[in-house]
Formats: sequence, structure tokens, C-alpha cells
Amino acid sequence: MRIAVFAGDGIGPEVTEQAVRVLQALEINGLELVEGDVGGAAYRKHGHPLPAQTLEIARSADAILFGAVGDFSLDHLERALRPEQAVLGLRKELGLFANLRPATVFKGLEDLSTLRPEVAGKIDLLIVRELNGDVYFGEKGTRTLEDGRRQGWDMMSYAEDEVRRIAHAGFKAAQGRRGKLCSVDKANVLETSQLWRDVVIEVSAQYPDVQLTHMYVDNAAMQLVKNPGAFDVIVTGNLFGDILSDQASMCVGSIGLLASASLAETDGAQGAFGLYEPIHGSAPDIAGKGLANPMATILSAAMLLRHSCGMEAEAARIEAAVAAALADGVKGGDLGGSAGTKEIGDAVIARL
Ligand SMILES: NC(=O)C1=CN([C@@H]2O[C@H](COP(=O)(O)OP(=O)(O)OC[C@H]3O[C@@H](n4cnc5c(N)ncnc54)[C@H](O)[C@@H]3O)[C@@H](O)[C@H]2O)C=CC1
Ligand SMILES: CC(C)CC(=O)C(=O)O
Ligand SMILES: [Mg+2]
Repeated sequence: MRIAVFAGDGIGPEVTEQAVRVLQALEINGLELVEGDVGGAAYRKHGHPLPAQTLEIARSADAILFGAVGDFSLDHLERALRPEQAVLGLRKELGLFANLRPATVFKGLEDLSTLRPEVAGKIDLLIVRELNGDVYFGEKGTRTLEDGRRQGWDMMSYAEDEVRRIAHAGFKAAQGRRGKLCSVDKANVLETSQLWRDVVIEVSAQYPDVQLTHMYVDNAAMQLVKNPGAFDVIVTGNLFGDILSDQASMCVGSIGLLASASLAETDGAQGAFGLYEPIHGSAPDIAGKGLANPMATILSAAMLLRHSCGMEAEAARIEAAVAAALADGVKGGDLGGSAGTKEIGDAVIARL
């Protein structure tokens, strides 16, 4: 297995280092790690956030472990050269349309959630976020109107085949869980969302064993705080999924805990190519200080072993070690504790 490791910017290298140490501690035979430059770091070195040689490494790998990209000091660059284009480009170029973002509360963290412990304790949900379309990839621009006002626009759109494939991913995920799928949209206002809803309903005919509901995104944001235990699988578009998953992270205690898998196929086949990354960004406010919680990246490495390597036992070992470290009170500043990035990595490795 050839794993590409793209650490990126800010806390990206710090958290990725710990996830790599965890992978190495498992002593898996034939696991080869190949590093590549992405984001602001790549722009500074090669003049592009996703250089051709990095894309080449990605294409030749069986899976990608990704840290984070983003560097506010490069915000003046034209959009195509900004660090974030590395992750957007990899998702698009590699056809990684299905982003799985599980949010489950760890035992002992119920009182660290922004929710009441009895509410937080019930959270066990999966956000299935579409990753190749929506307003992120539509035509965009800025212009000056005749009256001198500047205007910016970003085109939101989904084609029916794009909705169909993510709907299938959502239904299949629900079949493997509690059999409930909530499709989140804004069909009361957006044409894109009405098409989304129509297609999800059409696809639902093939999954009579899954209970399908629909919810507007504003209500979903509210229900995620009021009654998150009612959700099993949420399927939604790129923008809504981005926002709701950051929100879900605080419902289980911290953004430093949420892992993700981005897949090009979701038929449940093991050994599928994928990109695995924490849901957070480069966190410039704490970068370089050894304060970042690496658990989200370590848990992403577990998802990598599960989905791309078919190593369920090793994935479960990592998840159990993270859970044990948390149960033993190993907490970073994001969880009100004082453990540093390496200390958390050490604690997980000690419990593998
Ligand atoms: N996939 C990616 O590479 C992503 C990149 N970004 C980029 O990251 C940069 C920073 O964006 P922000 O909006 O500040 O979001 P962010 O997720 O980087 O940080 C938000 C807040 O959460 C904290 N935080 C994040 N991860 C943490 C961790 N592991 N441990 C402890 N605290 C953590 C940060 O310190 C900050 O206060 C931007 O350039 C943005 O575009 C943002 C999200 C995803
Ligand atoms: C560059 C952004 C679209 C990344 C992000 O916020 C995410 O995927 O959660
Ligand atoms: Mg995000």
C-alpha cells in the first residue's frame, strides 16, 4: 500500500506527524509513505498550491492522508493560486465526490459538548457531504456595475447525476447504520435544492428499507443542537455539509475530534481510493505552538485503513486507543485540558 502524505500548512504538519507516528507504530507490512507538497507551502516552493508532481504522487497512491491547507498571508493571491485550491483540486481531479464525516460523542466527553450531557450523549450521526459540485465549483467572479458598485457572484448548481450518486452513497450508508436518512436542502427557496430533493426521492424507490426524511438547512442547524440523537445519516450538498459538520463537531466536544473520508466510489468495496483528512483547517491562531489536537487526523488515518486498505481490525485499534486516551483524561486545550500535540500522539500510541 502506497500512502501519499500531504501535510500542508499551519497545524497541518503538526497533526499529520502524529497520525503518521500512529500508522508506523502499527508496523503494518508493506505500508509505504510518500510525502508531497500542498497548499501555501507548495506555492512558496513551486509557485502552485497543487503542483503537477504532487498530483502525480496522488494518482500513484492507494490513499492520501491530508493535513490542512490555508495561509491568511496569501489571501491577496488570485483564487487559483490560493492554498485552499490544493484540497479543492484534489477532490475534483480525483473524483472524490462523497465526503463521510462521522460525529459520535466519546465516552467521558459528554460534559465537554456545547450541549447538555444528556443531549450530547445521544449523538451518533454521519454527514454525507457532496464534494465535487455546488457553489464551490460554479462559475464565479466579480465585476463593476454601471452605477459603479462592485458585485461578486458564485453560481450554485447541481446536475441530476451528481445528486443521484451522492444520494446512493447516503442511502447505502444508512443501510449500514440505523436505516434513517435525512436529506438537507433549502428547497423552499433554491431551484438547485428542489432538483436535489426530486432526485433524492426518485432514488429512494431503490431503498425501501431506508426511512427518508427531508429538512431545510436552517431547521437542520437548529435540530443539530436541539435533538441531534434523532439524526442517523444526513446527506447534503457541499456548502451545507461544510457548515453543518463544523457545527456537529462542537456538539461532540471539539473540531479537533472530527475525521473524514473523501471517496470516489461508495459501493462498500474495501480497497477504494480515498483522501482522509480532519474536518478542520490550518488553524493559524495556534500553529507552531504544539497546541493542536491531532486526534481528528489520527482518526482519519483509521478511516484510511478501513476504507482504502480493508484493515478493519487496525482501524478499530486506533479508534479504541483514541477513546482510551480520552477516557484517561488526555485532553488538548480544545477540550479544556493541557496535553500538547506530541503528548496526545504519545498517549494514543501507548494505548494501541
Ligand atoms: N481542508 C482544509 O484544508 C481546510 C482549510 N481551511 C483553511 O484553514 C484556514 C483557517 O481557517 P479557520 O476558519 O480558522 O478554520 P480552522 O478549522 O482552521 O480553525 C477554526 C478554529 O478551530 C481551532 N482548531 C482547528 N483545528 C484544531 C485542532 N486540531 N486542535 C485545536 N483547535 C483547533 C482553531 O484554532 C480555530 O480557533 C483558512 O485558510 C481556511 O481556508 C479551513 C477548513 C478546511
Ligand atoms: C477549503 C474548504 C472548502 C475546506 C473546508 O472547509 C472543508 O472541506 O471543510
Ligand atoms: Mg469546512
